[in-house]
Amino acid sequence: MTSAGLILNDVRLAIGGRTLFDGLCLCIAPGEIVTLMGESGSGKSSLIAYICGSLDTEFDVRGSVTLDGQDMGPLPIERRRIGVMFQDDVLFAHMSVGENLAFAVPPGVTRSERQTRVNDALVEADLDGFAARNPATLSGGQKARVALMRALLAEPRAMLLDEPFSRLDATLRERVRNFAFSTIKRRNIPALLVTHDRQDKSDHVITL
Ligand SMILES: Nc1ncnc2c1ncn2[C@@H]1O[C@H](COP(=O)(O)OP(=O)(O)OP(=O)(O)O)[C@@H](O)[C@H]1O
Repeated sequence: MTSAGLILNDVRLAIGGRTLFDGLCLCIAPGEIVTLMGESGSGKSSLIAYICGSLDTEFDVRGSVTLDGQDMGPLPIERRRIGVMFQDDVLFAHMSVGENLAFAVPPGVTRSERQTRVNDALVEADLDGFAARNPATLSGGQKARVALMRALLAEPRAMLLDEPFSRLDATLRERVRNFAFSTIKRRNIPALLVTHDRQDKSDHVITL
């Protein structure tokens, strides 16, 4: 069995003496998108926080997360290189779209290379010419695409998406979802998408 991708092994999360879920095992291969569904309060957002390393210390946790064979347990959030996109992902209001994107490029990249990556991201998101725009002037779908590109410019090894499209209307949601799925697949990284929307179906659906 290959260890590439994102693997959850026998994960249990409990809070305040209440077990949210137990024995969760999941393998997400590179380029695979798995949808996570479940009732409100079942622990979906907590699982996302657990995977990326930001879970409240109040939680009682068992199990492990590995990414490309590396145990994430000992790593702090900034060293896991897991990208996250939330429902209310806000772009920095005091920065232009281009500056928002440039901010995400890892340090150590030359100025011109940074600019090239930002320009490429804008083209990929069909936002060529939007670099100087203030985020407040963008539509919901445009903001969501910038937020996704910003997460991807940080070169994550996996992506976690926590209901990122739920505020968009149905038509736009489908377009942005298709864009997000194809963009993630092009990068060949594993992704976990939390959603309440049955239309968000991807390669696999699991329910908590
Ligand atoms: N920091 C915390 N301290 C105490 N309880 C918490 C904390 N974070 C989450 N919980 C509880 O854990 C349970 C799971 O919450 P979580 O947000 O993971 O659910 P969810 O499945 O994402 O729900 P929703 O679909 O409504 O977003 C809830 O009962 C919530 O109240």
